[in-house]
This record gives sequence, structure tokens and C-alpha cells, in this order.
Amino acid sequence: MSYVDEVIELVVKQNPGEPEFHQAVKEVLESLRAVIEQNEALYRKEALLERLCNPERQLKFRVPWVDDKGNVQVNTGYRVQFNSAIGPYKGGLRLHPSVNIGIIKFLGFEQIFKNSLTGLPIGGGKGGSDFNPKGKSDREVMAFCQSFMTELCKFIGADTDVPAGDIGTGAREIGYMFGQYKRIRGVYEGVLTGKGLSYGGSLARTEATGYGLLYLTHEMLQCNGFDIAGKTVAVSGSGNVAIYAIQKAQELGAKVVTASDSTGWVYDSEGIDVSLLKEIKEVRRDRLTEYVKERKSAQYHEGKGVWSVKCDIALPCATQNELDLEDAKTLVANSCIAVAEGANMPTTLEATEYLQKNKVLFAPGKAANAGGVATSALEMTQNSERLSWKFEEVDDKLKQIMIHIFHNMDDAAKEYGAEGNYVVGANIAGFKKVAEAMIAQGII
Ligand SMILES: NC(=O)C1=CN([C@@H]2O[C@H](COP(=O)(O)OP(=O)(O)OC[C@H]3O[C@@H](n4cnc5c(N)ncnc54)[C@H](O)[C@@H]3O)[C@@H](O)[C@H]2O)C=CC1
Ligand SMILES: O=C(O)CCC(=O)C(=O)O
Repeated sequence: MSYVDEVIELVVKQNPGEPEFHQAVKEVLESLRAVIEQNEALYRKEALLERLCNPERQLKFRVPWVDDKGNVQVNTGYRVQFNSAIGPYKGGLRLHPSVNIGIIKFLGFEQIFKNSLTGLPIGGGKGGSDFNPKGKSDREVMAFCQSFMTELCKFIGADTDVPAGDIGTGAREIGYMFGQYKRIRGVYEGVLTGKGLSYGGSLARTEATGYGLLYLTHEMLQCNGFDIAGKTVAVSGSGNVAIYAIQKAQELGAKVVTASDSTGWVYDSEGIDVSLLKEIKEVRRDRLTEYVKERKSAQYHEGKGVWSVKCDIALPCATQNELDLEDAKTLVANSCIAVAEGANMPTTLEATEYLQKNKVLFAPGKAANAGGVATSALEMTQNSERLSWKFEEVDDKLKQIMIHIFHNMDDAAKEYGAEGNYVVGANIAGFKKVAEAMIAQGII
């Protein structure tokens, strides 16, 4: 049996009931076959893949808090410190009822290669809780965040592990967590990113993941002879990534016609009104049903359906496995030319293969959405320097990083005989640096 197959089998056996983690490991290891075969003796001797797929540390803890009725609620908190070969653990915190250890491990594993691709010195980690911030009062969210950080603060620090936002964790949650960290640990340091501008946040971090997605998509299209201007784009989600992806796509001359949330989706024939979407989602924290009440050109549909809309470019920006084989077939039948993942692993393995076989340009999340964590690393740099850079300066660095990521994965795919396969390219480019650093640091 090949080394890759052996390790995939081992991961499935040692991590039962964690399908998302198995999926992420399979996707990465399968696409690394060419590099691994070249270096098999060394990697086997080092047990490199076994170590890579096993987190350095997994934390699971109780998070008790008191709701507005005076009842005690108990959630579970997680932090998976997956790999610190190239820098301190770095990755977001997801607050969503679906969170479990398998989901946090898949996200942490992806983060290792994504962070490596940015070219910046950040290792891979991820955390979160099954707490649902939706429908909670600000005081309840604060009570949860303070309790969560009371435990987590023992294990993180500006040079150790630097969490950030993800689904359900935005500026409000980061603020409450930062306050509690500072209060308990007594240090004012860049322990979290995505902070508010008044206490060490970076300009352009809010926009970074969505903008970065479009910078990379633009470069990918251009290098394949397409122009984004005039194209019709379908976006899923209506959170942080989706909103700024829609905004930048429209700035680049495309027309974005959809957005979605966990209950339904909207089609707007005149193009999504981003200001209205921001007001509803960021200010009022309301449902998408509100959008169609104020926008005559839009219709609301219950359930899934964004990928049934005819589009040239699809940008899944909501959550994992939201674009399946049937969706991929519909996109191909509708002559879609590109799919770029704003979310983490939104496309199933079967759907990815189908899109690639049918010559749809496919940019995997670990490359396409890396602008968020890259800008977080720029926030860490500013915090260390005790300086704040201008919006244009950060945005320009972000753009250069995304263009560099595209060419890095494009070159790696070519070098290993898989031209145009950006999944292979991204995984190989991300992996090589981490593997080299792990080997250099010995058996740890
Ligand atoms: N915020 C960031 O900087 C980064 C986020 N990501 C990924 O992007 C995705 C979106 O994250 P954010 O926009 O930050 O979160 P968010 O909480 O701001 O928005 C999430 C959006 O997805 C929708 N959603 C969640 N679960 C859903 C489901 N089961 N079906 C349909 N819609 C669903 C929500 O309604 C919301 O519109 C996630 O996969 C996240 O891991 C990736 C890189 C960086
Ligand atoms: O900004 C960060 O540190 C994390 C972003 C993140 O969670 C992700 O890239 O999925």
C-alpha cells in the first residue's frame, strides 16, 4: 500500500465519527502523491504524514454562563493547536451549534496549508464552540465570551496562538474576548486579530477575506483569458466573507445576483444592493427575508438554491459541503467558467472532481480565502510594531499576497505535471514549506 493510502486509512481509524476531518485529509494527501512519492523514504523515516495529520494539542473545555433568565447554560469550547512548524498557531474561532471536534480539526488542518501559502510566519490552529450567538442578547454573548476566554487564555498569547473570527465570531465577540484576556492575563498584546480599530485592529481586516477572494479570482480569470467585468456572479452566504466578496466583485464590474443565509436565498435581477445587505446583516442582525421587503427587483426562496441560478462565476462563501455533485452538474450545464471558494471546503470532493473534469477553473479555499488570515498576520505585525498602517497600504499588500498565492499554486501545479489543477498546486505549495520546517526541527 502506498504511504498516502496507509496514512489516510490510519486517520480514518484513529478519528472515528469525524467525516469532515477525513474529507480534508483525503483531499490534501491525495493531491500530494507526486511530492510524497519523490521523497517517500525520508517522509516515512520521519513519520512526517502521521505527525502532520495529528494535532500538536487539542483542548476541550466547559463553558458555563448565565442567560438573561438567570439560568445556567453549559457549552463546550475547543481549540486545536494543529501545527506550529512555521509560526505561532493562527486561525479563527467558530461559534455555531454544529461545532464539534471533527469540524474544528478539519478547519485546523486546512489552516496549516493556507497559512503557509500566505508566505507569512503563521502556523495552523482553529477553535470554537457549539454556542449559538443568533438570537442572544449582547449581555448573553458577553457572558459566553468571557467564560470561553477565562479558560482559553491559559493556552494562547501573541507569540503562542492567536485566534480570530470565523462563522458566528465577529467584531463584537472578539472585543469581549480581548477584554477578558487583558483582564485576566494583565497584558495588552495582539493575542487576537480582527480587533476593533480603537484597540489594535487593522484597517481592511474586515474586508480582507472577501476582497482577497476577488483579487485571486481576478488573477486566475485573467491568466486564463477571461475578464471579470460584465460577468454574472452567484454568491452564497451573507456574512463577513460574502458581503465583501459581493462588494469587490461589483467594484470590478461584475453583477452579483444572489446571497443566502441558513434558511433561504435571494435572487436580485438588478444585482445585490450591498449597502442594504450590510445594514440588514451587520447592523440589524436580521434575516434575508428583510432584504426583499425593501428591494423590488429581488425574490426570496426558502432552502437551498443559489447554484441553480445561471452564472459565469460561483463563489461559495457560507459553509462546508454546501456545493454538491448535483449543484456542480447544474453549474456546468449553465456554462459556469469558474468556482472560487470563499468558505472553507464548501465544495464536496465529488463536486470538485466534476468541475475540474469539465474544465471549470477551480480555486480551492485554502488559496482563495487566505486573504483573511494573511491580513490577520499583517495585524500581528502592526501590533508588534505598535503602528497602524493606512487602509490602502494594507489593501495593497493583500492584493500582492493574493496574486502571489495564485502564481505559486499555478507554478506548483505545472511543476508536478498537473497544469491548471489548482487543488494540487495549492496543496503542494503549502505543504512543501511546512514539511521542510518540520524536518529541520527534528522529531517533535
Ligand atoms: N471570516 C473570515 O475571515 C474567514 C472565513 N472563512 C470561511 O468563510 C465561511 C463564512 O464565514 P464568515 O463569513 O466569516 O461567517 P459569518 O458568520 O459572517 O457568515 C456565515 C454565513 O454563512 C451562512 N451559513 C452558515 N451556515 C449555513 C448553512 N448551513 N447553510 C447556508 N448558509 C449558512 C450564514 O447565514 C451567514 O450568512 C466559513 O466557511 C468560514 O470558515 C474563511 C477564511 C476567513
Ligand atoms: O484571521 C485568522 O486568523 C483566521 C481566519 C480563518 O479562520 C480562516 O482562514 O479560515
